[in-house]
Amino acid sequence: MDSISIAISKGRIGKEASTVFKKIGLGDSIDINSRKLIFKDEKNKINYIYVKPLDVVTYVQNGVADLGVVGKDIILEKDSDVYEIYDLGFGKCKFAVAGKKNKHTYSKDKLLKVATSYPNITKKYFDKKQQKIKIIKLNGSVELAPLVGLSDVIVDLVETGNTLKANGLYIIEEMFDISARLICNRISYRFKYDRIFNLVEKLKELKH
Ligand SMILES: Nc1ncnc2c1ncn2[C@@H]1O[C@H](COP(=O)(O)OP(=O)(O)OP(=O)(O)O)[C@@H](O)[C@H]1O
Ligand SMILES: O=P(O)(O)OC[C@H]1O[C@H](OP(=O)(O)OP(=O)(O)O)[C@H](O)[C@@H]1O
Repeated sequence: MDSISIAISKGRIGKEASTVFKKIGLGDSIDINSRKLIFKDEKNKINYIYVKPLDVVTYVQNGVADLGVVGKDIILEKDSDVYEIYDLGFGKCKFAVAGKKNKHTYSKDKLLKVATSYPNITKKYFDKKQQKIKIIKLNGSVELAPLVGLSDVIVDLVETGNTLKANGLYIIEEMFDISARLICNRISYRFKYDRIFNLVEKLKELKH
């Protein structure tokens, strides 16, 4: 049996991924509460590596990991050459443009200041609308930006809407839905197809 390595995003996605792998009998070695970064499952010949979301794609792209579990937001933001092979169905949220008013408050003849942690997704979205923007890249707490006058609007993930509500912000436009995905290195997909296929089958059974 080929051994495979799987990169898992730390944080929200990692927590759910660990539960899912345990449910299909392949995750006993994963302990997200430890400080370990590699979890070896000798019996099933799986090595899990536990890394930051954006780095999951890097490890898979470079073939250090055959597979990765990461949010669709990260895949879209980090234009890469990996296969997206399965929608895991957890980590559901959506991208939205939000601001202090719940209606379109911007126009094409005026530069729009947009705060976000996702500059590539934001640029692509507004380019399509032919809206000129200035991107203000932040690393978190993006909702603060319009409140203190750093930006006109934000582009960010919304799940329950609690963060927007708590800060007096409204959704202006919903952009698209996000969930966790299984990604695969292109070469691994060819050479370790059977193992990868089996894993996906097990994940599918869990969903039904
Ligand atoms: N409400 C949510 N807010 C943000 N991300 C969510 C939410 N629900 C699900 N997700 C998914 O979880 C991922 C982010 O997880 P988490 O917030 O733990 O990481 P992070 O803190 O953004 O990462 P980093 O440590 O790099 O800052 C996103 O990429 C997204 O796919
Ligand atoms: O709609 P909600 O359920 O409130 O979730 C959305 C919020 O969660 C995320 O932030 P996170 O908790 O990751 O903190 P951050 O701002 O530091 O990224 C995201 O960036 C939103 O701020």
